[in-house]
Amino acid sequence: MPPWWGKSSSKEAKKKATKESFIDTLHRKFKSPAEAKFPSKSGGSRRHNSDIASEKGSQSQAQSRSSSPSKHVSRCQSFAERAVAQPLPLPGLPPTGVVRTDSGISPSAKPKVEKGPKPCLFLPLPKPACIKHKLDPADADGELVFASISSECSVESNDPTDSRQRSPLAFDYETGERTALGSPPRSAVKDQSAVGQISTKEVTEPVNLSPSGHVSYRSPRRRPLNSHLPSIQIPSHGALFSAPGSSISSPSRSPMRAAGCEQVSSSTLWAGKTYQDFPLLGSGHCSSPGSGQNSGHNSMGGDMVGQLFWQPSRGSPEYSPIPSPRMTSPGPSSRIHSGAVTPIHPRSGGGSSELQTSWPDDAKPESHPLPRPPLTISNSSPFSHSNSVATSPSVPRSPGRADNLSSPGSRWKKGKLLGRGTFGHVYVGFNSDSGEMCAMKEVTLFSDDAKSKESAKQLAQEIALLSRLRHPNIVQYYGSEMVPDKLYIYLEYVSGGSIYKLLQEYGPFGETAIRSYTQQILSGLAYLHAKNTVHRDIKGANILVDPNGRIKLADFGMAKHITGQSCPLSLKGSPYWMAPEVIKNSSGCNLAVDVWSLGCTVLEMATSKPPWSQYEGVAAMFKIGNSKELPAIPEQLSEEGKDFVRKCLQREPRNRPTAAELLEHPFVKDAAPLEKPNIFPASFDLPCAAANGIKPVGVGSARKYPTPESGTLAIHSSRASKSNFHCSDIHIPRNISCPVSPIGSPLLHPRSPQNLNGRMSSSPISSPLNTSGSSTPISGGNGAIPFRHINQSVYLQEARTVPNSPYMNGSSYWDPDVLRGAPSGSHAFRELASVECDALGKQFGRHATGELRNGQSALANRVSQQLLRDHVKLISSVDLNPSPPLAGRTDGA
Ligand SMILES: Nc1ncnc2c1ncn2[C@@H]1O[C@H](COP(=O)(O)OP(=O)(O)OP(=O)(O)O)[C@@H](O)[C@H]1O
Repeated sequence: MPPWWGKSSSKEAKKKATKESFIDTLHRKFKSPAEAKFPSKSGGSRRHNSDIASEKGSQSQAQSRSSSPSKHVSRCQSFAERAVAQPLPLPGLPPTGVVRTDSGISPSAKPKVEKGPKPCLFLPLPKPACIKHKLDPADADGELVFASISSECSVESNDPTDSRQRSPLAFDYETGERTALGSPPRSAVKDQSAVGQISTKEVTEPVNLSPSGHVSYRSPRRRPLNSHLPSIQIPSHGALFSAPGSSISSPSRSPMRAAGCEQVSSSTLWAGKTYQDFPLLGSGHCSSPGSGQNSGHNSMGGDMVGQLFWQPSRGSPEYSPIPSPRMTSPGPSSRIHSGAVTPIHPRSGGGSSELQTSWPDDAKPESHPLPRPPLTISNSSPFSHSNSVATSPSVPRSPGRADNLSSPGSRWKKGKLLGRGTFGHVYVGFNSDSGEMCAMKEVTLFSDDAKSKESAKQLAQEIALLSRLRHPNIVQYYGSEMVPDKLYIYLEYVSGGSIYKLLQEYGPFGETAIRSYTQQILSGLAYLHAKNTVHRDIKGANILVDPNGRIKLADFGMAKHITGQSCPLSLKGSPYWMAPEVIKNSSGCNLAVDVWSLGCTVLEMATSKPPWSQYEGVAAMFKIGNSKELPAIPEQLSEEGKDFVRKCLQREPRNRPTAAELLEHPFVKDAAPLEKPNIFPASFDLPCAAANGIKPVGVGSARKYPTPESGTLAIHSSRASKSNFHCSDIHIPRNISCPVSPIGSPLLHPRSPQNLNGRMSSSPISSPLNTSGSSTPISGGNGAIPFRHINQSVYLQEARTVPNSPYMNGSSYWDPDVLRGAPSGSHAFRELASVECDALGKQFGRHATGELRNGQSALANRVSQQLLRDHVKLISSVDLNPSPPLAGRTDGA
């Protein structure tokens, strides 16, 4: 155990005693009327308390760092001033790009780990031997234990220590782009040794070797639940209670998982009321204060106060008190949760075969299975056993299934761990047939637990919401599916990591990058707000960046559709990014809370820290909520930038400009595109580029698009105003390029290389890479196949259905009844398909606007027709008996 551990713990204990009364006071103060009225919802927050304390957010900068002996572990110094050491591969290091050390554990950083069974530790993709081993039921327990390696196991550069040694990328502070580097920075070598030592220490400390030979990081969570989670105290109200690390999402439980390195740690909530021992299971709490992997752990929903003081797991390297002994520092995971926690279930050690069927109807997440071979379609709901990929031998395509290896139809394999969230773990998914990747969020659910049901509702809400979002700056939802005790949510894979992580690794961004990122965030927000949907957790950790500098809003676990002028405020969000009205509960929750958070995020990008990071969580909240002060705006920011921030940080929400209006702000209006030139031939790029009126622009080479038509197609919000906002004013980022990653649900937008040329395949998912000969998105296919999506403008059409003001309601698209009554499975899909077809048809065909060129309209017609055909096929090929209605969208507030 690190020498500083005990000190930190005792420190926390002392603080706990002194703060409890204070917390109680706050608890009462902040308890929303709704929550007080419905104590049943109080179960705790969906998000884990880990939030505050931890995260990466450990802002507690100077003090925290000074008290931390591990000050070299930069990843844990969330908001601390840090040297901008650039990680570069050392000469002689193994070619990490070839060696699949995707566990994220840098060989040099974690030498002792290497002594374990290397195949399972460092190979993200399953190897027969490893899989076979993992399939051994006898290893079940060991596997669960095995799941507790920290986030440092993540390869995805979430671990700065890892990146220091292995990352071949460099981050351009000014442009926000990542580029491959050929030589290491001068500071890299120096950093490595220290980091390596610390990492080794941290990692090896709790290590045990399981009987199976797996390196196990025995987390307290894996001990008998009742004895190791004594008197867990959770807020008396709020949504679900987030639990620390998830045994359920232990990668080792997945047959296909070869090298899951997860951290399972226990955390204890303390504040507010004391609850009985409560078995917790979750994945989000394992978030490290310094880990960019866990974006949401700092967030909170429900009773945030109880989560402002969170004790990190001892067994978790990620929860090292290094970043902030006070454990109240903000960070990407410092969110007050609303629910989503999958409580540890007595049966956590094994899946329940009855799970899906025993779910309450209103708790079934809407599932959007990925394409499957035609013969595997059965007349059943995706939630039914008969259609379960895990139970149906004809559908051997469950992610993580060992038999995927033997089935051409099952090619989505779970790879390396990308990060952990409250709901579960996020892995890279790889399709062996198509060569595609996606992000797989794995969530373990249990059917007979009230909190699990609540979690399921939350997930259903998130899925329902995500499945209806389609925007270049919003992470795309592909689909979801259930296996006996797990829900897999497939998302667009954004390999660059979060803004938070980039800040941790590379320091503050230059203004060019900030402008570009801000513009793109605004674009996503404008789209979202046009749908009367508020994200409620905008912050660096929830904003992903692809290698080209494309921004993707992510983590919609707290998003909410506003059905009225405003919705009841609930204390959700991340304290340091939280708008005053949320803290004060002074006015209805509206879209403006995201604008406030955006202002905080701009400051975060400029300084690596959110505003008020010098204060601990509660103090910061008081500062935000009760003072008249504005956070310091860094001098280095241009006057335009400062003005932008000031506009966002208007304490009176009504004084804040809308996202659409802000797109016209000089700070972002002429933001330079960051994307690299499109390497594809012009013919490849034509459909997409034409659709957007965009030609590839070199990185930082131009601030204006060179094509005359770009101006006509880049729709701005110049006419937008609160009183006269029109959805067509939604800004299309001018730096849009055809994403390489697939868009939308593959069910709806199967991708084919043919589509790259603007021609729709007779089989939307047909592809040279497709070996299954599938013909329809749902009736066949191996999964998502890349295609250059033509629907980058679809969101415009969708937006037309929304009211004239982003602060108004009435979007038929978002009719709550649609969601509430949306049956899961095929019906839901049909509905979605219908919406898509309609949108596309209107967008490109029937209501093609002058903004689209004739060729594009023709293409659009083909696309629309194809989708309509697919829609018909779908209806005829899938279960026409609607399953029980999808869970009504929970209020979430
Ligand atoms: N589409 C994606 N591409 C790449 N990485 C991702 C993607 N989605 C999530 N991640 C990674 O996984 C981590 C956890 O994901 P996410 O935050 O969505 O989970 P969650 O359960 O919603 O967590 P929380 O809501 O508590 O923040 C993120 O911090 C991020 O690093």
